[in-house]
Amino acid sequence: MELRVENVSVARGGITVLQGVGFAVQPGQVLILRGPNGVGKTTLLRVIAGLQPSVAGTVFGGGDAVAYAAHADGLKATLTVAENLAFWAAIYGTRGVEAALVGMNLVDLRGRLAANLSAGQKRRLGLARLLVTGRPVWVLDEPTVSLDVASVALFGDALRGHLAVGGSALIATHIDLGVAAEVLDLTPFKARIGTVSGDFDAAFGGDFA
Ligand SMILES: Nc1ncnc2c1ncn2[C@@H]1O[C@H](COP(=O)(O)OP(=O)(O)OP(=O)(O)O)[C@@H](O)[C@H]1O
Repeated sequence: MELRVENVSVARGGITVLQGVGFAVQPGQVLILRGPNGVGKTTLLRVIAGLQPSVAGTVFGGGDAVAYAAHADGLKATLTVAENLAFWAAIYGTRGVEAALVGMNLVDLRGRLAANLSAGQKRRLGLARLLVTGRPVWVLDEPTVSLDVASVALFGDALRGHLAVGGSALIATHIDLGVAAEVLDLTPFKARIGTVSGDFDAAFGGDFA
């Protein structure tokens, strides 16, 4: 499924941060989002994943097609590694927990409570969750934070496997994932200072047009 973003503007805290963003990501393709801290990468990814509305523009192929992974790993602390994955497999109606455990090197940790995992192990579990969603479009916010070199390589393998079966990925990252990818720098889409979103405008009486 194609992910297409047309003329999208996004806001955080009532302030528009990016304006007029447009791109498409085809099956089998990775698009890396770049740009300085605070430019709006996280905000744009949240809009594409359907977690918050855009201020303007349209996202095609987002929402239900998307598996989103970000800083909060969405793990259940009181469940084991395997139970966490089984939980997500049940939510998404998929199988493949074993393949996900192998894929992110979690087999030996399968019985450990998520609460007791190290930061990198938690991140590996968060990424293993992607493998059980069965969703075609991965939207990932700094997926390799806390990962050691070997784990980054494992993630690269998982990503290549996802692409090979027609998946795609949109990834905000500052590091080289070792996977062929297009790169989009968001700096040119930075909103003018003082651009205020419609919600904020309405809330403050419309003096901010
Ligand atoms: N809850 C919030 N309320 C108000 N402003 C916010 C909020 N969250 C983020 N912002 C601001 O919105 C802007 C965009 O933030 P965002 O997290 O999307 O940037 P980013 O490009 O992902 O940054 P980084 O590379 O540091 O992760 C930043 O200026 C940030 O300070």
